[in-house]
Amino acid sequence: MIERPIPPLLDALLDACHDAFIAIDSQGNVIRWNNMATKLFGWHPGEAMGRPMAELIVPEAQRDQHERGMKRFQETGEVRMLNRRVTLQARRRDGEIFPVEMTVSMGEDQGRVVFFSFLHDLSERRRTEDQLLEIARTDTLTGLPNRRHVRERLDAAIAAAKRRDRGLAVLFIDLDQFKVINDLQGHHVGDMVLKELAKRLKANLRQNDFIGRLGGDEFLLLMEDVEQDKDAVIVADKLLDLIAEPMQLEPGKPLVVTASIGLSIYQGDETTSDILIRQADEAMYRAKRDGRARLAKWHDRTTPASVPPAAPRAPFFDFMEKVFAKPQANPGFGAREQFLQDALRATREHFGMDVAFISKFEEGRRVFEQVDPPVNSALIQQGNSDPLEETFCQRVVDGRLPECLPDAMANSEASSLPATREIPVRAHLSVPLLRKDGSVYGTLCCFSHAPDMSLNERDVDMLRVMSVMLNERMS
Ligand SMILES: Nc1nc2c(ncn2[C@@H]2O[C@H](COP(=O)(O)OP(=O)(O)OP(=O)(O)O)[C@@H](O)[C@H]2O)c(=O)[nH]1
Repeated sequence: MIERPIPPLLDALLDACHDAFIAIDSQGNVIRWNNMATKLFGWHPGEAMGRPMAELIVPEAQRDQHERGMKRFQETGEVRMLNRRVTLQARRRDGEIFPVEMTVSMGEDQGRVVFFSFLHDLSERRRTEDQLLEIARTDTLTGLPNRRHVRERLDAAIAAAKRRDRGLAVLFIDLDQFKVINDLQGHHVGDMVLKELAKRLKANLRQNDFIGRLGGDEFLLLMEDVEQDKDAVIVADKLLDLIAEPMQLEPGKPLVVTASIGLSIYQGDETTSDILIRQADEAMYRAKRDGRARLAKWHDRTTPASVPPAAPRAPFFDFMEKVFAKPQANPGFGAREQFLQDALRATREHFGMDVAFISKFEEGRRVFEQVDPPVNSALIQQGNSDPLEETFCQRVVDGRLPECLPDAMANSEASSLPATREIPVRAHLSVPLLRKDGSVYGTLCCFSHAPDMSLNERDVDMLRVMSVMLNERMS
């Protein structure tokens, strides 16, 4: 059949075939090469005929194996791949390696053995499979790897940690009071928060980190080659700050979101991905119980002394919810006053301050719109008689005083103000209140008579969010 001219019908049939057809003799040299073989591999029949097939289509990495198979046949007559569909890599003329499905059959021609094979290009199918797999492993909202992908990656990381005797850490990240964002600002804002968070986390990944979304407001960060717990703690602390940076999702509406993080560390042989995730999840819940916006380590459970004491401050969103989740009262004067009073009380309690107030700037003077506690006559008398220039509020707006001052008495600018000395003000937080056009019309402030060294910029961000929401509700 092979060395005689092929009858035109058979010739036509093979050339019409959608798969490549290659026949070789018992030495491995090509004795038939159809049109599809030319299309698939790039060699014309004139170039292919008589040459070893291995040179034309077998990738270099597989040539030894191919040669061994041919040799085995020549010595023993055994052919392992016969009449089976096998998937293997092939090589095009330009060097590209691609997957094919191949079936090999054996025949006889004039007393000599010939092998013939059909080869089907799997590249397109593989691409589609890869795309489907990618879709199945990706979270559609954030584009991050989803729970399934995280699990696969964690399994692989545990196997590698075992093999190489290296460390592995898992951070379980859960947003705080995310439901409140959905409830107060709408699901679309919640979605934007999740996307912005994913963007931040991705942008801050280190080479050996892997981040995925487990679902809802839960994310998991996997850190390979972590040698000491403290390395993971440093990363977690950075993440807490990164997440809490105000988000500008809609113009003029900064939003502060915090997260609780649980850390678990690969402990050796028996650890599985289920165990690591469960431990990190348990630690995360402890972080929630301890006041949210913090890290808890799973392995600290047995050493309670090393767990940091619970922060006295209530979680930010509890505080926001207290103020804004109530049904909106009628916009009558009394209702407005009551709302402001409630908002100031919640602010004062949240930051652990003695007084909270809204002051307005009118014709060079400061006028109190509202003060909590409501009867604070010293402050009201003192404040209302101050020329604006001499007030703490105006100096914050001018930038002469910072918005966060843990101890006003330790600051010469602040302590030189008569009001600061007379009232007497120590810890102080203050943010400007802005009209829609961006001009300042007053401030939202709170202070205590005792210093509070734990006040920081994050508190200012939260107060600023509070001021924006107050503006929205009141305008
Ligand atoms: N916008 C949005 N919300 C989601 C999505 N998936 C889950 N959620 C919501 O996320 C919220 C998750 O709330 P929880 O984790 O139970 O509780 P939390 O309000 O975050 O409170 P703590 O975790 O206790 O701090 C629920 O209200 C879900 O409806 C999503 O894809 N988009």
